[in-house]
Amino acid sequence: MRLQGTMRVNDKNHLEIGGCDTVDLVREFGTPLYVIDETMFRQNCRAYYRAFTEEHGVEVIYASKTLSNLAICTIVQQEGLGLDVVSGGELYTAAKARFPMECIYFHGNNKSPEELRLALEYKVGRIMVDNLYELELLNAIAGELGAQAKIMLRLSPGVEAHTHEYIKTGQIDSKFGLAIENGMAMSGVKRALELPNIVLKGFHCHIGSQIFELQSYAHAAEVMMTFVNVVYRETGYAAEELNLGGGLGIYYCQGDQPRPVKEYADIMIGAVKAKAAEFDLPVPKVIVEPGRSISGPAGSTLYTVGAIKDIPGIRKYVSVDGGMGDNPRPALYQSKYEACVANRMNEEPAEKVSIAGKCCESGDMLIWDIELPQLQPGDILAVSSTGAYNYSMSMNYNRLPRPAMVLVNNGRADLIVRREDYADLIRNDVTPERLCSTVVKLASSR
Ligand SMILES: Cc1ncc(COP(=O)(O)O)c(C=O)c1O
Ligand SMILES: N[C@@H](CCCC[NH3+])C(=O)O
Repeated sequence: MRLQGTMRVNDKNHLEIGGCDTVDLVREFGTPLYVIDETMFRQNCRAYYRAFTEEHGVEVIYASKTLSNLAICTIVQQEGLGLDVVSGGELYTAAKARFPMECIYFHGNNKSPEELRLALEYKVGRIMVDNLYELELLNAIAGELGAQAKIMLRLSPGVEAHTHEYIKTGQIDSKFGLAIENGMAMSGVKRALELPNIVLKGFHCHIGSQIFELQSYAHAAEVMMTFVNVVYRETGYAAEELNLGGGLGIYYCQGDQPRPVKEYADIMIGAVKAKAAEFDLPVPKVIVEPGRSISGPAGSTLYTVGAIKDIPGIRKYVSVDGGMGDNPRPALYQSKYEACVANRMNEEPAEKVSIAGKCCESGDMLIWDIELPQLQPGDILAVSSTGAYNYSMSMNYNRLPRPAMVLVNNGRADLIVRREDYADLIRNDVTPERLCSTVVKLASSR
């Protein structure tokens, strides 16, 4: 496993993250355990702030769908970034973390009337309108509340990103956004300009996630600026703002070659400026929405090894005490991960094994065919690059409680999400009174 951020091997041959011995973390907090390297998370925020905000005046908003909780929202705010939320729940979390509402961008392809009302009541910075239905709905709700909704229209630029089918979003055949290609985007602009309670601030696009090909961003920027120009010539409306989404790829395993944030910024902003000059338009205020490239590499998950099943000549399955419940990405996207034996970092790989989760599901496999030192029950397995889309996509399938999360820094570990227990699992279960009375009758008749 490649050591990232503050990871190192200490003199006990244990993996250390943020100055904390992972064996001690397991002793104190149990497994599975999400470990967030605060230094790396902050460094990733700063790399964006430096390359985009300081160099180019771009606003950086962190995509909280990748990893959101009160502590993370607080750190993001301290680092000077805004926030992209995609549901009432993410918005509520940000509000409870006292995130400044004017720095929040509210996304979603099917926001409910209640979510739109909440966004207007909270006075979020921008509502990212995804479709014509939402545009009308928002206008009506804003009218009821006597508010003006500041919006950006999400467009589908028709740019194909080279990534997994389920995580690309910018192509015409997508549930997200108004397509430029078929005229829906232009209809949306004209309607937005007519509606009395809507203030159109600009346009948004997001071409996909886990992208290494920076040219795709330049291409998207060019398509969007061309649209800005067409709109200006046709309606006289000059977009003030252009949000070009997120999606920068990170290192998960050998072969992944993340591009520097600075290069990404320079290529993207270069393309926006070149097009603005070509069309003789003012350069709009640019916004970017990185998620994975901030939170992803800053997270690791610790598991305890349990049952080991060797099928001679076929495969050796090593089961851990988590799996698709805390990391559904391998099951959903065939995502690849690296791992190491955190309590025996000095040992060389000795055998090829496959790491299985504990769900009642054959597809619950975390890693296929990985070379590791010989594993024994009780060993601690660390999986890297799990900071994004792991905790945020976790689930209670098989009624497995979700893991705890600790923030580590400088030898200190703070619990930032407590481990769910069995009582949490039945917290929302309601026994109908009818059944209750039957149960009582049955009990008393025994
Ligand atoms: C609209 C939007 N913005 C930003 C992001 C963040 O993307 P990533 O985590 O790949 O940076 C996503 C997720 O793909 C998204 O859908
Ligand atoms: N959840 C996806 C990314 C989805 C992007 C959301 N727009 C992943 O884990 O890679």
